[in-house]
Amino acid sequence: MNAARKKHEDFLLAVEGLTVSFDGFKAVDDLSFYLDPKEIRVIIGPNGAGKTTVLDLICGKTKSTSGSIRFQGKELTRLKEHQIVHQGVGRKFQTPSVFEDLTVFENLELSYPKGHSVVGALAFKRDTAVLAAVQEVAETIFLDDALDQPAASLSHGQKQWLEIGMLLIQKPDLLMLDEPVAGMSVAERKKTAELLKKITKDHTVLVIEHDMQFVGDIADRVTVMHQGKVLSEGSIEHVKNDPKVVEVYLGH
Ligand SMILES: Nc1ncnc2c1ncn2[C@@H]1O[C@H](COP(=O)(O)OP(=O)(O)OP(=O)(O)O)[C@@H](O)[C@H]1O
Repeated sequence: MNAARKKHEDFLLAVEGLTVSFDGFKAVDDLSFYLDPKEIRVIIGPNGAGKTTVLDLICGKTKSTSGSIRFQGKELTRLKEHQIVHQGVGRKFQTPSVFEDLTVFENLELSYPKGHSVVGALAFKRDTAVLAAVQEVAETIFLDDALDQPAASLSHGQKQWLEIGMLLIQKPDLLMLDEPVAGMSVAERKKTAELLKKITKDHTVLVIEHDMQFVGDIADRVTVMHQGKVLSEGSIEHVKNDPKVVEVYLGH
């Protein structure tokens, strides 16, 4: 990819010169990277590199000190968190936050975006649309046989999938996931890779991950962060063989 040759509108997300200072410490320091529509990008880097802070900045949880985040051509840095969600950015945090007492169906139904006029025939149409959306998402996240089970009865991995489903049902254009396979079994990791590959038909995915096997399985491109900056970027093979990356990882 040559960022210079493309216009901002060609990217789903263009992050440029992004910086945030916490009491003078730059957790993210003049960071630039670009996401193409429908790609899976993985951000890796040693502890404290600034990975989570980047996701916090994109979703509006943390406000930048300077720089820009353009999403589908629109500047996000001045928007509030809910406005950024409305633009089509979904974020999943590390710990699952599903409603344990509700069933899988109810968790998904609750997450379906609320319409404005829900009366009479419209309400009926909406019900059909919700049912179809819940069924479609449940199949994608391997939980179509578990729709009536309370979320509390699911395995840790299934809860993570359910939470991804609760984002998918809102149809975000960009889905951001922070260590989605942490605590998962090998089999669950494989299925999660399958799940992410399935959803990039309709979504762009930005993932933070430490498990290099998993990174190799899913990433179209990898961005390596170190001390708030981009250290290296490219295919998994490219970054693995980049002497700068090797030095940072061996040094830690
Ligand atoms: N709100 C904050 N106030 C002060 N310092 C912060 C804040 N958020 C993050 N930091 C600091 O910024 C640096 C980057 O943190 P961040 O969590 O983004 O790193 P990371 O790459 O996600 O690390 P890890 O892999 O350990 O999760 C760390 O030194 C952290 O202590």
